[in-house]
Amino acid sequence: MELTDGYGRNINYLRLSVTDRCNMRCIYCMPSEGIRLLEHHEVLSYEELLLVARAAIANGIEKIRVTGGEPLVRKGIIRFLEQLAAIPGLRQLVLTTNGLALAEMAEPLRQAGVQRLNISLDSLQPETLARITRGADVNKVLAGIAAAERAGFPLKINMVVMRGINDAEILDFAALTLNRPITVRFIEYMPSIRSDGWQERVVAGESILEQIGRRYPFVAQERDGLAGPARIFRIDGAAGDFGIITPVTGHFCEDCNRIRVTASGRVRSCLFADNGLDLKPFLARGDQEGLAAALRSVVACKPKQHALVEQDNSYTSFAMAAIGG
Ligand SMILES: Nc1nc2c(ncn2[C@@H]2O[C@H](COP(=O)(O)OP(=O)(O)OP(=O)(O)O)[C@@H](O)[C@H]2O)c(=O)[nH]1
Ligand SMILES: C[S@@+](CC[C@H](N)C(=O)[O-])C[C@H]1O[C@@H](n2cnc3c(N)ncnc32)[C@H](O)[C@@H]1O
Ligand code: SF4
Ligand code: SF4
Repeated sequence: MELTDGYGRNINYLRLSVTDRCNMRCIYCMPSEGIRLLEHHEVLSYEELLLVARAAIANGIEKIRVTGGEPLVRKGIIRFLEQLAAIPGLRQLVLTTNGLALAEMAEPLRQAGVQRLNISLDSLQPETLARITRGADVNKVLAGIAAAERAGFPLKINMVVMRGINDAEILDFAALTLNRPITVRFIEYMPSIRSDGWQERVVAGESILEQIGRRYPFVAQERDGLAGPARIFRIDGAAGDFGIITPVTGHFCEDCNRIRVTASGRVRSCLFADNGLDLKPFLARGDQEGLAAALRSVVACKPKQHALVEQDNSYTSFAMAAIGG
């Protein structure tokens, strides 16, 4: 079975958030006071998350990305991932993490059946990373990345580029791909937390490409059908790739292939569009058919693109940690 939306897009990718909690408080993701955290009973249990995953897979989802908050802070995550990996029909199980817990957890994650990791790292400079994350230790993240490499994971590193904060490090990040088979993606900062003058902070993906191109020749790479929104390139002779993710200046919505389910059980048709449809009533009744119909109805209502593209200000401010990015 395939899931197709009203614009003919095939929806095969589910971003599944398992928690809204996090051991970082990145400035672009949540306000300084943190976010109102879900009560324990509001968060879907692992059994409920597995029911959602099974319904999604039975209806055409082939790739699940586990996200958060920070997915690795939820107790029992490894056992849950093992169960998720065992669902027939799931072609890709991948996870996005801030890397803080990877030094201990990389190997168990690999054993559990996670196929790839995307790790967020916005600076290689200790002071800058501490400023962006409000306190994290860059060495801990780097140790996590090293453990993930040792465990044999294909790795992507996500850097949210912000003018005047970390944009001086673009070439340093691009250079990480010269000798290591990793992919570094430069992400345009999105104003998910509404703030005046956010446009000043955005460094356009095209200007990142120009900057890298002045130093290194590179060529575009192919994109596969389950891929996320990045455009991928390789510096001539490099071991790894780099990419740009352009939610603000680009128009990748026309290739959108994903839906999201939040830790509180709301399925969202678009990152920016709405509050989503509550799956809890279906889960409470064990209503598999209702669950499947709810997922299909959300896919059918997917918007063509997000509000930012039209400079429309109609979306509501939100913490990315509450949605899963
Ligand atoms: N606007 C927008 N941004 C997205 C969307 N999907 C992912 N992003 C952003 O892209 C960045 C990277 O997301 P990841 O969690 O690494 O996932 P991905 O890029 O889909 O991953 P791959 O499976 O490796 O292609 C994050 O900043 C996300 O918030 C989307 O549908 N819309
Ligand atoms: C919400 S986080 C959840 C997973 C994990 N805690 C992490 O940071 O990788 C998922 C992704 O969203 C990105 N993100 C969060 N807020 C963003 C924003 N305002 N603009 C662009 N990317 C953002 C993060 O950099 C991260 O790559
Ligand atoms: S981006 Fe990830 S690590 Fe940073 S605060 Fe948000 S959820 Fe936590
Ligand atoms: S902003 Fe919405 S429509 Fe655009 S790629 Fe993201 S989820 Fe899809």
